[in-house]
Amino acid sequence: MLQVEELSKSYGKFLAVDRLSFNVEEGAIFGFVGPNGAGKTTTMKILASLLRPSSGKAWIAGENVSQNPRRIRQLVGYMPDFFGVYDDLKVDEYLDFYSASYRIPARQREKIISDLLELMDLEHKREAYVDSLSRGMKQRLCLARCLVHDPALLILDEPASGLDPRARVEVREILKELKNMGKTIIISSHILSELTELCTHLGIIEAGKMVACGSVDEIMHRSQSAQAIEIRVLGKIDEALLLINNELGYSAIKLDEQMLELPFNGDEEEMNRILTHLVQAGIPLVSFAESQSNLENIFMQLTKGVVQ
Ligand SMILES: Nc1ncnc2c1ncn2[C@@H]1O[C@H](COP(=O)(O)OP(=O)(O)OP(=O)(O)O)[C@@H](O)[C@H]1O
Repeated sequence: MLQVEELSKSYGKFLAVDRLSFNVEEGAIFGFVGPNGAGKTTTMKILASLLRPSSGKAWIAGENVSQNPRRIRQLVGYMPDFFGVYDDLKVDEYLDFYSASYRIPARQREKIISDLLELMDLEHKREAYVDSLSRGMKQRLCLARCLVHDPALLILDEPASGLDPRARVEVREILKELKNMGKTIIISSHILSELTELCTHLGIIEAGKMVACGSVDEIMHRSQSAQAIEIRVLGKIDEALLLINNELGYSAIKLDEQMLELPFNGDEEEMNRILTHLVQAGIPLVSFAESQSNLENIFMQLTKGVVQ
């Protein structure tokens, strides 16, 4: 669906995007992750044909992004990181305005708007003024706006930023539904853990360069020491630590009086071996699981250039 080849963008002497190359397959949800200022927005604007690259090329569904912006705007639904809403428009008028700007005939617009409001769970707000909506609702309305012309590719710049946890989950569920409807999605965030559950693929960018790119599993396994097992016990924590480090040869650390963290890069059989040892040694276990925090560790490692 998308091919990016050696894409660069300079602002004056400053190189914001530095020879970026990656592909996104049809039907994928591609998470574009990087710290603030990494070049995500710049890249996304180029792909949405809103900014010209300094060099390099990109194709969406075979169309060159710089050469055919009209066609690209039909193919792409772009949601910017900051968007204004008109305070004197109602929700349905707002979507009608955007549908009209895509030259969708008036007789088709009503059905499109109803379908989108249903998808975004905003039917009850059809008559409300856009300005009166909550931030989560505005975000969903903006997502609806990107969909009026039924684009094949969605480019969403931090769609969950500034949302509370419930609203984030709602956005995530909508994106899953859009994937099931056959859309390809590129979504940016500076929080890796926000994307791993949703995305099929990840691209991690820092200072304009791609530092890691691939399926979520590939990225997770690429950074060896970033993975960990967290072990929670009711007691005998020092005994457990000695057993893991001296008998099994690991370098676990004690996080507190009940919790151990064990850097780990093994498979499930090896996890089972450690667990069995602990149980047989009579360690009163409460939980034994791969650590969620390792996602952030991977991100921190990758964006420090530790893993290339
Ligand atoms: N119009 C511009 N003129 C000059 N520099 C710019 C311009 N737009 C972006 N930059 C710079 O380019 C770099 C990349 O910015 P960009 O907005 O693409 O990053 P980002 O990864 O989207 O960051 P964030 O997560 O903060 O939105 C930053 O250092 C930014 O200051």
